[in-house]
Amino acid sequence: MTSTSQDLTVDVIIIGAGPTGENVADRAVQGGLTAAIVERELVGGECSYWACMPTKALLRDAAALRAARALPAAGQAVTGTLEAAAVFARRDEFTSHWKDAGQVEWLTGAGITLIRGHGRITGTRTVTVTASDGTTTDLEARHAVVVATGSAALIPPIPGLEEARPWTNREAAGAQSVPERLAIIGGGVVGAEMATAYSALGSQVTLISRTRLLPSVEKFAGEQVAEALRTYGVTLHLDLGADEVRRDDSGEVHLTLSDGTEVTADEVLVATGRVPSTKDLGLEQVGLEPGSWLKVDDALAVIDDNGQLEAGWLYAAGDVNHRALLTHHGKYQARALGDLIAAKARGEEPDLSVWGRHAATADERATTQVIFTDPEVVAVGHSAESAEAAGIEVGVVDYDLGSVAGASLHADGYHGQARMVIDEQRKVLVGFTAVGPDISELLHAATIAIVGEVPLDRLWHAVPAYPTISEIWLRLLETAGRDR
Ligand SMILES: Cc1cc2nc3c(=O)[nH]c(=O)nc-3n(C[C@H](O)[C@H](O)[C@H](O)COP(=O)(O)OP(=O)(O)OC[C@H]3O[C@@H](n4cnc5c(N)ncnc54)[C@H](O)[C@@H]3O)c2cc1C
Ligand SMILES: NC(=O)c1ccc[n+]([C@@H]2O[C@H](COP(=O)([O-])OP(=O)(O)OC[C@H]3O[C@@H](n4cnc5c(N)ncnc54)[C@H](O)[C@@H]3O)[C@@H](O)[C@H]2O)c1
Repeated sequence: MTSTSQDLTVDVIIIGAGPTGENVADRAVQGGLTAAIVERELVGGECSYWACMPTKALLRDAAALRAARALPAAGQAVTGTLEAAAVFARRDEFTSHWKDAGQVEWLTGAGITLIRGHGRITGTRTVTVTASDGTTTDLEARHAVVVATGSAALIPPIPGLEEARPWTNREAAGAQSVPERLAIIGGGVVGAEMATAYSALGSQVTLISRTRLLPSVEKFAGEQVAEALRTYGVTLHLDLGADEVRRDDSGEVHLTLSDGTEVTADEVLVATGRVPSTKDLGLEQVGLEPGSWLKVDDALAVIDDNGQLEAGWLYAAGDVNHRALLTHHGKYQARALGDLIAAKARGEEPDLSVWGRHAATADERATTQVIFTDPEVVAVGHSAESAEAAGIEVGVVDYDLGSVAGASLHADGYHGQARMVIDEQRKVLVGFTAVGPDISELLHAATIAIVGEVPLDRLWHAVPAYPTISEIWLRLLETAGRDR
């Protein structure tokens, strides 16, 4: 194939048009710079087509049905089961049928140049993009190159697994039929959410995890989700690995677990974490190891063990820097970084102070997450364990969410728990975790309390309306005691 080459010089080159890359480009352009974004698949990235959006669409109908069934009269009015085809059809709308015309239109409207193809760093501030027809475009940046190439599913080296053609998040998010039996390896967020979705869609789900369920959040939250999954008929094998996987000629998948248990399924989903999309990115050109997560400093400039690389023209944001593998944190970093690059281009000193305009302080102090299981889990900032590990003088306050008036009105038999983690020296909240049905919107109040470093005695004046689930705040404060 002949390859032709074109040249383009812009202020900023962004490799990867996921949610992070799109936002870096947008902020840089809003700051008066020119930007080119490079994308080898679909503009919108993993989140739009194979992660956040389709998986939440798969979960939403089941959540609405469960909410209705938790009330006697509404429950009686709801008959029948979920029609998988209708759930998939709504999911397909949310992925725009895996077409990115809408997002490309947004990019164009925002004044960002899109170059389709695979981007590779070739030298200082230079990137070459190879399109699917072999055509190449050589790009040069006046100010910065941003790597926002995200991550992909990690396939652990379990004998037979790769040959068994496992599902990754892509097949789970994009499925057009429901496997009768689904085995899931991994009990993190993807595993727990997909066990929730597919069991509601009618699969017989078996989940295997080396750790407890949801090891990244407070233990009580994972335990309540595990208990609920069992009531939905999901079989959990926790603290166990899969030693071997085999797909036989009939298409059945057989898993041998480390305690000798045999599991048979029609599909096996691997949900054991992520690897950075940095393998074929030209990292060796700047002295970095291909395939590695990109370490960054406070300005999100790529660093190696000796410090910043070549005067800080290379930056990394989103999943690829491994700070917080979440869309909203990638976008948060992107806003800070786009503004920082524009400020530096104007000759201004970036504000990297704690909570400063160009600092991504929340990545360290207030990472937020909603896990869309049933019950849902919300978490921000520290768990009791991580606060202790960070050397904070920790106070832990727990309250039963089911005894809040708003929660008992919301659903019969409402079950849940909330925990606040207090810095006893500063008398402020440093962490909040809750588990319970329909609590995702509870998270932001906690986030504001943590980011605003609102003193506990001032929080008493934030009066939650009666009778809402938010009254959990009052109960937690009462349990903590006003003279604490
Ligand atoms: C199943 C699942 C569900 C999730 N649900 C949620 C959720 O509900 N909420 C949440 O906050 N997070 C969720 N996440 C995490 C979220 O998907 C990621 O944090 C987010 O997609 C990261 O965005 P990003 O822009 O950094 O990377 P990505 O979305 O991965 O985008 C990177 C882009 O770069 C492109 N690219 C890579 N290499 C190159 C190259 N060399 N040249 C050109 N282009 C390249 C890719 O094609 C891709 O489009 C979920 C993840 C999974 C797996
Ligand atoms: N709602 C959300 O915000 C959301 C939803 C999905 C994913 N995500 C993000 O995507 C990222 C990836 O999620 P994930 O669930 O793939 O990874 P994870 O790191 O959260 O969990 C991986 C799980 O797999 C287990 N595991 C690893 N190797 C194993 C093995 N060989 N055998 C058995 N178990 C094994 C681990 O013990 C852990 O429980 C996370 O960082 C998460 O934040 C977020």
